[in-house]
Amino acid sequence: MTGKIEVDGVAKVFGDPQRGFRAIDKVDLTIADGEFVCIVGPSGCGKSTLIRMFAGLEHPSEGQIQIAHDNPDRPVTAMIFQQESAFPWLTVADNAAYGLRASGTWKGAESQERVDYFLQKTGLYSFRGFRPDQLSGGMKQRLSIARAFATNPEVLLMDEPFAALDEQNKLIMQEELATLWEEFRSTVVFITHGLDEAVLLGDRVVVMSSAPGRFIHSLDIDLPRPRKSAEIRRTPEFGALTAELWDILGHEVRTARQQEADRIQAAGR
Ligand SMILES: Nc1ncnc2c1ncn2[C@@H]1O[C@H](COP(=O)(O)OP(=O)(O)OP(=O)(O)O)[C@@H](O)[C@H]1O
Repeated sequence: MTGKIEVDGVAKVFGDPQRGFRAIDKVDLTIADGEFVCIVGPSGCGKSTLIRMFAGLEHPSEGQIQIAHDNPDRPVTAMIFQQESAFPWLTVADNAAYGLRASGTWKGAESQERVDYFLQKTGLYSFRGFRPDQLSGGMKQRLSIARAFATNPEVLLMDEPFAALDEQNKLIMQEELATLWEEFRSTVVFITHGLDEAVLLGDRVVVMSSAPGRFIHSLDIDLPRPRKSAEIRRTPEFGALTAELWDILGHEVRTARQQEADRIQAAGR
C-alpha cells in the first residue's frame, strides 16, 4: 500500500447487482498521508456514497478501499456530517468528549485536556456546560469539529460540513478549519459543492463526473500555507484555479441536469 487511502476499482450499485442503480463506476484513487483532498462533483454523482464507504457506513459492490491504520491508539476515521450531529441530552463538554469515549481511547486527564484544548480552539470552552439547543448552527458545527479533532483520527472525513451555514459563518469556519488543520495535518477527505472552498482548503481537488460517478480530473493546489481566506481570495492564482475547476465541472453539472430531466420524463411516460 503506497497511500494512506487506496481506492482500487471501486463501484457501488444500489439494489440488484445486475440491474440496480450504478452510483459509482470503477474508481481508483490514492490519497497520501497528511494530504487534504477535496472532492467536488455534480449533485447525485456519488460523493456522499464514496465518503460513507471510507467511513465503513457503506460497502463497495466491486473493488476495495484500504485505509492504513498505522497507530492503534488513534481511531482510523472520524466523520463530520452536513447535519448537526450533537446529542441534545449531553452538554457541550460531553458531546465534545463523546468521540474519544465511544472509540474506547479515553485516557482520563490527558483526554480531558485534549477535549478542553479543542473546545478552546473552536471558541466553545465557555459554553461547555450548555446543551446543543442553546447553540447557534455555526456553534453546533464547531462542536462537531471539536469532537472529531479530539479523537485524533488518522483520517478526517467531512461531508459538506459547512453547507447548512450562512455565508459569513461559512467564511469564518473555513479559515478556522484551515488553521486547525495546519496545526495537526491529519489526512482529510472533504466533500463540497463550493469550488472556492475546495481551492481554499485543499492540497488537491478531485473532480467527479455526473452519474455514475468517476474521477475525471485531479488538480493540485499549490497555494502557500498558512492560507488566510481574505488574502488568498484576492490573488490571481486563486481565481485561475477556481475557473479551471469550473471549466471541467460546468460540463458535468449540465450533463447531470439533463440526466435528471430525462429520468423525470421517462418516469412520466
Ligand atoms: N441507499 C441508497 N439506495 C438507493 N440509491 C441511493 C442510496 N444512496 C444514494 N443513492 C443514489 O446514489 C446516487 C448518489 O448519491 P449521493 O448521495 O452519493 O450523491 P452526492 O454526489 O453526494 O449528491 P449531493 O451532492 O446532492 O449530496 C443518487 O442518485 C442517490 O439517489
